[in-house]
Amino acid sequence: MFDWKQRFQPLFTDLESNDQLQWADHIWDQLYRQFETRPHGDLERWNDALSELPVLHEVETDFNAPAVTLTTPKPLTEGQHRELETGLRGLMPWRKGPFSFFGIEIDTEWRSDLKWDRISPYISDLTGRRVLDVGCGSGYHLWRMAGAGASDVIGVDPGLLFLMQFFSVKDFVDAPHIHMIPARLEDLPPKLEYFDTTFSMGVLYHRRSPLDHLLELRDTLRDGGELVLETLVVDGPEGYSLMPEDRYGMMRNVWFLPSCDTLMRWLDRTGFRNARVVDVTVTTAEEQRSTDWMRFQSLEDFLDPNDPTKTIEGYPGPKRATIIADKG
Ligand SMILES: Nc1ncnc2c1ncn2[C@@H]1O[C@H](C[S@+](CC[C@H]([NH3+])C(=O)[O-])CC(=O)[O-])[C@@H](O)[C@H]1O
Repeated sequence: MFDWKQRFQPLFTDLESNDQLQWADHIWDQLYRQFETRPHGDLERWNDALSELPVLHEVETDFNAPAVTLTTPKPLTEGQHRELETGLRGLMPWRKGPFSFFGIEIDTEWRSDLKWDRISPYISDLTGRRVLDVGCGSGYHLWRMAGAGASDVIGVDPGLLFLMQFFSVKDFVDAPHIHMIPARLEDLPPKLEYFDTTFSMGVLYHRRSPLDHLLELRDTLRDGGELVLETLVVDGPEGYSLMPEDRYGMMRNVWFLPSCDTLMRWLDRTGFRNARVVDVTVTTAEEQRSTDWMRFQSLEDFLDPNDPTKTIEGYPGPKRATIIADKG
């Protein structure tokens, strides 16, 4: 049985020691609802996969390499290797990574390291900072943020398979201040005003109300804190944004793709200052593709086969911008 109370105990211990008692109560209620009243149908299967993973000692980590890497001084036995592979395969599909588990390389659908390389040169030094990653997926970037020196790292994402993938790393390492909460940003207590840096990468276009998302992000930050926002954009003048008729690149739940200038205006109107576009990159199959660990369709199937600059629906192909801004 997935024992959520035991699983999240370290989070509550950490929140209590930081005097975040109201926050702890609110999150407890969310988790109770999530796991007691409507548990996900695959949860026990994923939990069984997690239980397959071998217990290993003297684990060493490298969170500054492209693949989040776990090693031991002694090579794994054949039996341990088999358990590891079975457990990790049971947590497929792996979308965000890559990871290297004791010699097993998980080549994920997304090379999330490429996004980190594009963004990390421009952000404030994370050393000693409290960091929130909204829409953290498998938690890949949480480990990179810890590697960059963040003292406290919290990720939120409603995806429960992502949570189990996060635990598959966390269970091997001593990381008392790195947590993932299976919730949406909107489900956290309002007005946290707690974090030094908040990341929102790949989430804004999933929000029907992008301005509310920006306001909620702002409320997570202390005064002067930094927002790192990464989202799909389109070419166009200030004021322009694309709302797809239905799907965009076969993705459901895509609402607004603004131009960069429109996004700057949105940030200004929602109380951010000193916003700057630090990167604009077209997404290619180098960054997003099917792999042995994610065998479903991927980017190449989502683009027009006769014109790969367009999505299969005829919209401009995916282009992502990163904007950094300060809470005003
Ligand atoms: N309201 C919400 N609150 C929190 N999470 C959400 C919400 N809505 C969606 N998500 C989550 O945001 C993530 C977006 S993926 C980016 C991953 C990573 N950041 C990356 O940049 O590689 C991009 C994509 O799949 O389009 C998913 O894991 C959702 O569950």
